[in-house]
Amino acid sequence: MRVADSVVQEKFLREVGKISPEIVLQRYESGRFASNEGVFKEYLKALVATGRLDRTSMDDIMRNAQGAGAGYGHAASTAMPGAGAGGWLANATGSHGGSSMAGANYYGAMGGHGYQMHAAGAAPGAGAGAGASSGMGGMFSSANPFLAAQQAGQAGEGAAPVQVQIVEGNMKTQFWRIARLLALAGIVWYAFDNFVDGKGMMPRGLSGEVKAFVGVTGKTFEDVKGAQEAKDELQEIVEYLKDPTRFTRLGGKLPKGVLLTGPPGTGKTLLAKCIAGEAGVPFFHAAGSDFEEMYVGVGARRVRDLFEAAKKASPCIVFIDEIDAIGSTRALKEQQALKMTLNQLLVELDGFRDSEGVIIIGATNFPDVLDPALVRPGRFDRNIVVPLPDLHDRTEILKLYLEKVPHEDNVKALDIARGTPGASGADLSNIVNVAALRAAKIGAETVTTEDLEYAKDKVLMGAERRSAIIPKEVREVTAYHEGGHALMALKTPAAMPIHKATIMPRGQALGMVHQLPEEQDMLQRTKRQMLAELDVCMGGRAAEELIFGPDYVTSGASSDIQKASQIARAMVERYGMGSSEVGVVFVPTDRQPISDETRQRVDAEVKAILNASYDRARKLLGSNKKELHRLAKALLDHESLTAEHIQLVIKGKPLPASVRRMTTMKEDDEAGGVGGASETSKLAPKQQPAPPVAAPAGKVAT
Ligand SMILES: Nc1ncnc2c1ncn2[C@@H]1O[C@H](COP(=O)(O)OP(=O)(O)OP(=O)(O)O)[C@@H](O)[C@H]1O
Ligand SMILES: [Zn+2]
Repeated sequence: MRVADSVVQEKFLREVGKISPEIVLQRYESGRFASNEGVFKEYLKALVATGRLDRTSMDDIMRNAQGAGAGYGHAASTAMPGAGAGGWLANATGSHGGSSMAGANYYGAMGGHGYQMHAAGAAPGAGAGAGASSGMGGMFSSANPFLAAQQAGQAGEGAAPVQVQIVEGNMKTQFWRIARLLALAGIVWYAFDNFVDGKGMMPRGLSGEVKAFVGVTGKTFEDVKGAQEAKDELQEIVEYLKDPTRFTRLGGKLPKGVLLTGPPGTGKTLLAKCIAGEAGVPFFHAAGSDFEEMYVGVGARRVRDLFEAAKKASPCIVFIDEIDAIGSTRALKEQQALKMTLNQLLVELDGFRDSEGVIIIGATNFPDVLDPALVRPGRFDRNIVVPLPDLHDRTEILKLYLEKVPHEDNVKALDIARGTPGASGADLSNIVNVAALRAAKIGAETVTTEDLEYAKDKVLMGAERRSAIIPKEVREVTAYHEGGHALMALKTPAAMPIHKATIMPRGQALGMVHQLPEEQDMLQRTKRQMLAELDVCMGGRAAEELIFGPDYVTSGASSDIQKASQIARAMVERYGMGSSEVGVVFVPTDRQPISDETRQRVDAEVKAILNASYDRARKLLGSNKKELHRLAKALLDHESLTAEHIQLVIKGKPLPASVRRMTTMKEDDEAGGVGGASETSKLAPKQQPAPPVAAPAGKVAT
């Protein structure tokens, strides 16, 4: 789930942290949720609680604190060894440590491209971070179901939804009093319990209505692009809801509860709404954290209320987002109140008859942590995975949102999609949003490809740090570093084609080289491709060493090195691509004991692969030193170079006079300082933009 509101997020994390600090770490380090000081504190607490504080470098913690483009960055950087092809190599400072691992499952399978970025040793400026986190957390928060629904309502899609509080009857009032008493007892008990645990106590209001969002959603499967398998599976439920008794009479058998699982922003909530919309039934929306109450009995009561209301409205859908908040094994072990809540949910689930017409849909990003009782047959026994969109689906999603804004005819959704592997539906809709805003801001009437490119980088990488002052020497090293990556990518046959290179600082990165897969997301990679990837990784450091000497290499290569190590390790441990010494084996990593001897052999093998790759990079760059100089100089002059321009540059040919920097259209508030602010002022509608810009050298640091 994505919570736009950082206060809500903070509250949620605080509660989760008491029972499952791992989840706090995962969520926080995914970088995808709103953040504030309180949230950061919860993160620190979770680090302490899990004992990870000792194993996490201060750099990482501080970087996380800034929320810099890390979410996307890291997840994808671990995609490499995981399975897929690419991702953004977010070379922020230091190592990504354990944090990367959290996202790896989801992102790992995505094929894609790579961004190689080169980052500062001690990345300055928290400003960039803030931009980044708002970009992902949901500046435009299409992910917030309430907001999304409201927007839909405004747009006239279906009846405007209402937010109701379930009102209690007389009998209930009686009961409520008892509940309060019980709750009071609960406070005392908890105060004591928490005191003993030394965890501190979080007082909370006692008002116990569950805020269920109820409404007719008016959404149909047409509103969800991709996720075809999920839609196919859910179709059956639509049939059922249209006429439950008929469905059961005809012998149809349905799951009572359906779990939608998958990374944040992939459209789980949207899908649930679509089922309701397709079947024309009411939609009850609650979040797991709504039930998560420390006071005994309150959460359980909310569950009961919710289901009572649902039964009255049947046929209908009850959607419980982030169900892990009440259903995780660990949570249950440690929190008695939660257990009651979950038990109540189980009772409700068990209590339904097939013909009753209530379908319960739970959504979670962490299916693995759910209590087995919850996923037993007859309960949430159907698991439907909603994956990140592949190239085709990303294209469709972009088209869907592009249709809603006026755009140039030559805008190609496919091209944007190719540059966004690993992006969720929510990210993509956000990209279109940001692009539209940008176009509006400069007074253009249509959205251009350039707007979208800009938005893509902004949403996925964090805001440009145009105002950051990057010292000349740093820019220079960065130019050679990125030049090294780029040259390696060009000269290594199996490497992914290069898309662009830039030394425009963005997020924590001082620069990056962006590669694209040729045709589609790669589903598998050959050893040759992996070696090529290693070599491209090594290109950054190798270039630094070659030009500035071994004593002047920088910390900016840290995450290149980390990524390379991960690839090499995966090759040896998982893909059987090491030498015959280790052989074709799968080396278990998860706490299973392996012999010291095997360990040593694996380590030696990994090292050998890395050293060989570094040597290749050094050699190749050494014999192309002239090209490297040209490339670095051009980067210093123009900041960003397209693949085409890079080709010209390394051949020593002049760039077209009209070369403009891809990512650097001036914006009023970002323009800052020195001359040349007269660049593209206004886009002529219906015409591919941009008056030529002569980008004078070294004008970045304003
Ligand atoms: N497949 C898709 N097609 C069209 N739009 C999508 C798709 N996936 C996501 N979106 C857009 O992203 C928004 C957020 O998606 P949604 O809230 O449904 O994701 P979610 O999987 O429930 O996320 P979370 O796990 O964070 O709750 C949607 O409202 C929609 O605008
Ligand atoms: Zn690098």
